[in-house]
Amino acid sequence: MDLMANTLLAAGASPAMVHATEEAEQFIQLANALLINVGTLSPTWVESMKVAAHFAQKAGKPWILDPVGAGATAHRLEAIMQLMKLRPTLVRGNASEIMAVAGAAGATSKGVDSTAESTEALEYGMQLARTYGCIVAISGAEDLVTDGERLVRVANGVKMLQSITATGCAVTALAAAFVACAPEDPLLATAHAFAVFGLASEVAARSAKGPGSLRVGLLDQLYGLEEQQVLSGVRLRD
Ligand SMILES: Nc1ncnc2c1ncn2[C@@H]1O[C@H](COP(=O)(O)OP(=O)(O)OP(=O)(O)O)[C@@H](O)[C@H]1O
Ligand SMILES: Cc1ncsc1CCO
Ligand SMILES: [Mg+2]
Repeated sequence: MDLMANTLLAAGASPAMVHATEEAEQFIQLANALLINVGTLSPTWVESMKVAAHFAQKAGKPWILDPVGAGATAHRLEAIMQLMKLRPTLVRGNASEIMAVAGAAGATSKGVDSTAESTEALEYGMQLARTYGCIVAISGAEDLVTDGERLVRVANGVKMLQSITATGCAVTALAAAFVACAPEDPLLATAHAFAVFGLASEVAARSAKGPGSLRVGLLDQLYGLEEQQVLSGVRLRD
């Protein structure tokens, strides 16, 4: 939650972390997007997630799902599939998570970490996007963003991001902010969020000594990225 909120603030967005069911409806009115991250599930939180997704839908606001650890346990997958029924605008996970949500037989994971490459999950991700009419984003060495027909590949990023917890959660949060700014094209908004996040990590990695300083540098770079750096540094392809 710390990294997600600070990623959003560094990028100029305005996060609020809300768990109480009682607050869901009013917060949705204030927000331009809702992000639901199932990282630390508990029965009461699952209930408030469903209520919040329902209100976002009712208010016509984009809502984004991060299916953390889908497939690690049956309970987690069940909660995630119930949320999927409430039609998220975007689902972002690592390859193992997307394969589990898509119902891939024998999908494996290492808890909340992936045991597969994003490209291995591509067909599952495209099918998932078609089934639920949503955007699906699969993070990895190459990030893949699809609506089931179109596909955008993002090459920005550094491998050491895998050694900082919640960088996947943080890039989903950034995608939620980008989708809030461009709700008419959530696919391109998401792809650009990945590119900007990855680019910031590349610049930060040049002077990082390890994951600790990379984490700090990533926030600094997200805060300070210049337009020209973004225009020349993003690596997106169809
Ligand atoms: N091998 C890699 N090379 C470059 N960038 C990578 C690589 N693997 C992941 N990334 C980047 O790291 C970030 C986190 O992606 P990852 O797939 O590790 O998410 P995750 O497993 O959901 O993370 P977490 O659960 O810690 O939030 C993304 O921005 C992704 O583009
Ligand atoms: C480590 C961890 N455990 C639950 S959520 C989370 C953050 C990365 O997904
Ligand atoms: Mg990870």
